[in-house]
Amino acid sequence: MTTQQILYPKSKLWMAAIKPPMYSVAIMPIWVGTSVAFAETKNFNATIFTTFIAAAILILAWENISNDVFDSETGIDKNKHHSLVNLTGKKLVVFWLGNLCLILGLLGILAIATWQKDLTVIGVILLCCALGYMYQGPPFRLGYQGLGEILCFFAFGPLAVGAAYYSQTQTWSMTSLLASVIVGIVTSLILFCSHFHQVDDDIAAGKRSPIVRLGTKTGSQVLIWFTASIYLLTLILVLWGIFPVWTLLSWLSLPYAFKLCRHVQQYHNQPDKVSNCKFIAVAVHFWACLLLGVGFVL
Ligand SMILES: C/C(=C\COP(=O)(O)OP(=O)(O)O)CCC[C@H](C)CCC[C@H](C)CCCC(C)C
Ligand SMILES: O=C(O)C1=CC(=O)c2ccccc2C1=O
Repeated sequence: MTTQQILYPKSKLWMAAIKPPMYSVAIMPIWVGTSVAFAETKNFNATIFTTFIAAAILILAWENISNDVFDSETGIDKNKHHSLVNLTGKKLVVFWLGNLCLILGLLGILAIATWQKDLTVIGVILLCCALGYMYQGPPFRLGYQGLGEILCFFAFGPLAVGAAYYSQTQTWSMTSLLASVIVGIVTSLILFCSHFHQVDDDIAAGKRSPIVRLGTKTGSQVLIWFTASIYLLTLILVLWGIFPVWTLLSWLSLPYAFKLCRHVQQYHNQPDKVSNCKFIAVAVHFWACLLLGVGFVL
């Protein structure tokens, strides 16, 4: 047994590699886009919805699996015991497993486009995939320049929510676009939080993440402003009469938001303690998006 395996049981490393809670990130844009569509049209196509959710999960699996492959080439993951490449030692198998997920996911989206006799949804999702590739794949590796949060905002916000709305209605909506801004910001918060504990490895590999650029202290303050923005935006859109009042249900996620901001304020420069903050951010994302969608459906 290696020291790694004694310190971290293999089952825990595998769970950390697969990161099941992270997949709510793929589900929520589809949920919110579909909820706005239902609120506006009172129509709901369950086959399209479930196919889209399954495809989104597969596409996000591709993104994460190929992230471990591309990161193994820059050396940034050399201390990441739960990288799929480090766990299996089979980079090529991991690479093709990722590609298989992508192909299956895109086939799901293609099915939706075929049912709709309209290529818009597949076009938008291909654009999401291109952003996902540019985040981590050569020669772009834009995440290494600190641009990941911007790509993440557009991929999971306007593009994914817009595609989900379009898949139900074959048209676009300003309300859906505004809701997608909230989904985009709260998704980017997760990525932002994921950098706090990785500053040393990132600097060593030449990755200029936003936290490397800002420093952990300023990063923890920026986090507060962006977290607050999703609640203020929802309130303003309700007061303007654009969002139904029930979307204020998303404020019930505030206890997680406070927990996140307090935790990061306190431990921003202690990698061991701050490392779980991205999962608190996942909880903020899950509850805020779930309840935002519920607010549209009610
Ligand atoms: C893989 C992602 C983050 C991991 O980053 P990092 O390298 O810091 O992680 P480790 O420390 O674990 O190595 C997420 C990147 C998100 C990306 C900017 C955009 C992805 C777009 C998706 C492909 C879109 C899926 C949309 C779906 C809902 C249809
Ligand atoms: O492993 C991670 O850190 C992330 C994985 C992931 O799929 C994702 C998706 C959207 C925003 C952030 C993240 C991660 O941070």
